[in-house]
Amino acid sequence: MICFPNAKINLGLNVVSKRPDGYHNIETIFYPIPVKDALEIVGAGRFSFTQTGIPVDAPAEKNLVVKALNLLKSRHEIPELEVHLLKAIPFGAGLGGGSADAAFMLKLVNDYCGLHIPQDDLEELASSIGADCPFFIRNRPVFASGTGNIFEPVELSLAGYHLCLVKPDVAVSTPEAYSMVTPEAPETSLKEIIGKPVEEWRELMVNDFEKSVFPKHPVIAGIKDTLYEKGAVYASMSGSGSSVFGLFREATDLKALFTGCFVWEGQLP
Ligand SMILES: C[C@](O)(CO)[C@H](O)COP(=O)(O)OP(=O)(O)OC[C@H]1O[C@@H](n2ccc(N)nc2=O)[C@H](O)[C@@H]1O
Ligand SMILES: Nc1ncnc2c1ncn2[C@@H]1O[C@H](COP(=O)(O)OP(=O)(O)OP(=O)(O)O)[C@@H](O)[C@H]1O
Repeated sequence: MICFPNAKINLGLNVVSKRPDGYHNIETIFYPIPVKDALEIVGAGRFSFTQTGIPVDAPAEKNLVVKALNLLKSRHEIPELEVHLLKAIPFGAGLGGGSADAAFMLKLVNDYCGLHIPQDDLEELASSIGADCPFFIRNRPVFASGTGNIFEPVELSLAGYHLCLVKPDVAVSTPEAYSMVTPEAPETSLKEIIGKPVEEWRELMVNDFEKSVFPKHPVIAGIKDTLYEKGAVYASMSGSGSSVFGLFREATDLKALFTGCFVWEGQLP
């Protein structure tokens, strides 16, 4: 069985408060995008994990795909599987790629083994793997609060917009990015802002991580400026970075401007 874990972007991100457990309460819109890995499982005599594409800098047992499988194995009878991950979503990017792989693994094994674990329980399992992970169980646009694990569906479609996604050769550490932000409740809720035309988002919608990440990594700020110069209706860093996305009305061909970067351009479904 095969599936194609996709990335997400954050449309706005407010770091609202610090929690006693060290994590932060946030408010963000998670929006799925069609930048995808491929994840395959095959019934086998014994377990194996192989990985191709962008090399993941973690040993097999630390790969989030294997973590997700082991989590299910600790609760259910799971036959031995050969697992293969083809990595195409850059990591350290704010795109949630590793979390997507883990969430899709939970769903894939749930289906393959007929475990019938309901969505709420899958989300709960996913939240023990990573803050971004539960979103990918439902994988539809949501307003997220809490640590990013409390969801309200939003009526939002960016279908037809052209996305230009750029990840420079810089990785931003998520814990470090959180430690550099001064939490503050937003003046206007993101739920209200995304109800307004996309043309107005530039003036209204912020990613709180940009304030501290941009001075440290000017190259990321420069990518956002370039996307606006080239006509983006809205541009922002995603999550804690380092990727930046632009939404355009017309198809883009901007690869040549971003040498040395991962660039993905395409229309949103
Ligand atoms: C920045 C976002 O990508 C926005 O969607 C997420 O909040 C980060 O999600 P993630 O990478 O899945 O994060 P995790 O792997 O669970 O956590 C990494 C580290 O980020 C910090 N962290 C994460 C999420 C959160 N709401 N508050 C935090 O303070 C914690 O220091 C944690 O140890
Ligand atoms: N399947 C996987 N895909 C990507 N990274 C993985 C995976 N499994 C484990 N990792 C580890 O997680 C690290 C990337 O996590 P990180 O949270 O920075 O990236 P991300 O998946 O892009 O998510 P984020 O949106 O939080 O940036 C990698 O450096 C790697 O060591």
